[in-house]
Amino acid sequence: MRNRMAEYMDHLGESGEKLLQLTEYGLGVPEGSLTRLTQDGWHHMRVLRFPQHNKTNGKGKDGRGIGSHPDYGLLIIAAQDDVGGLFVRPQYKDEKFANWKQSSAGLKEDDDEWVYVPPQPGVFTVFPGDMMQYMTNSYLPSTPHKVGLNRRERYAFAYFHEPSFQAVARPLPGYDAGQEPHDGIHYGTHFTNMFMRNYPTRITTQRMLAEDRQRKLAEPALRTMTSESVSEAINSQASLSGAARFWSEGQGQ
Ligand SMILES: O=C(O)CCC(=O)C(=O)O
Ligand SMILES: [Fe+2]
Repeated sequence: MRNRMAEYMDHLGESGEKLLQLTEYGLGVPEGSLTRLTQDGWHHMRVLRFPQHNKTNGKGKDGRGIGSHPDYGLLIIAAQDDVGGLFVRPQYKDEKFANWKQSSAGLKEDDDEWVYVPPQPGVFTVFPGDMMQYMTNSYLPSTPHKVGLNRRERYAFAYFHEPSFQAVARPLPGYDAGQEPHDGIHYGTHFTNMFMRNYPTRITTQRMLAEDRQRKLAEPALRTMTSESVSEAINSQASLSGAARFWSEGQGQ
């Protein structure tokens, strides 16, 4: 079973890298602008079971599985069984929430714009997370989503394709509009903040508070993947024509 999960994660990791390469190409940014960050990526998976409920809805607290939230990294690749319960909501044009500044959890929970994601065999749901929103200046906004309980028990795998814990994300070339914070977002800090915010009573959170983990995260040793090292690496060997090459090779497979 362990091997199966490790294999599944490996496959998702490969898909995540391909999707990032295609995203680089689509955005017109140098090859490696995104994938440099995912070397030693903090990829992880949530294996979820939602209990059955006497009624189903995508609104309100009754029948709520997970309240509305964006996720925090680059890409979410989600698989679900045939039961259904996932809803996504496109961000409004003028809606520029910044989940790294202030929690967007629970935002517009009862809005009319939620779209049900019908389960389809063999189909994954993919959407961008907070780091992608920041790096593209909201061109690819972090997608709010939520899960409603259903009349049957539901299983889902939510895979998170993430930067390295040590990475400091910066706006991508051509998407730098002076968005805040100006000195980038340290992924490990954002991830830790999200964890502590979402699980305030967990023993891990208590331990992190007791040891002043936030201060430790600010140490240079935990910020080894800076934008300079990323852009240097890109300049030394990658180019847009490389991205085009990847694309044409991909077509032939
Ligand atoms: O159940 C799902 O389909 C998605 C779960 C989710 O949003 C999460 O774990 O963050
Ligand atoms: Fe999520």
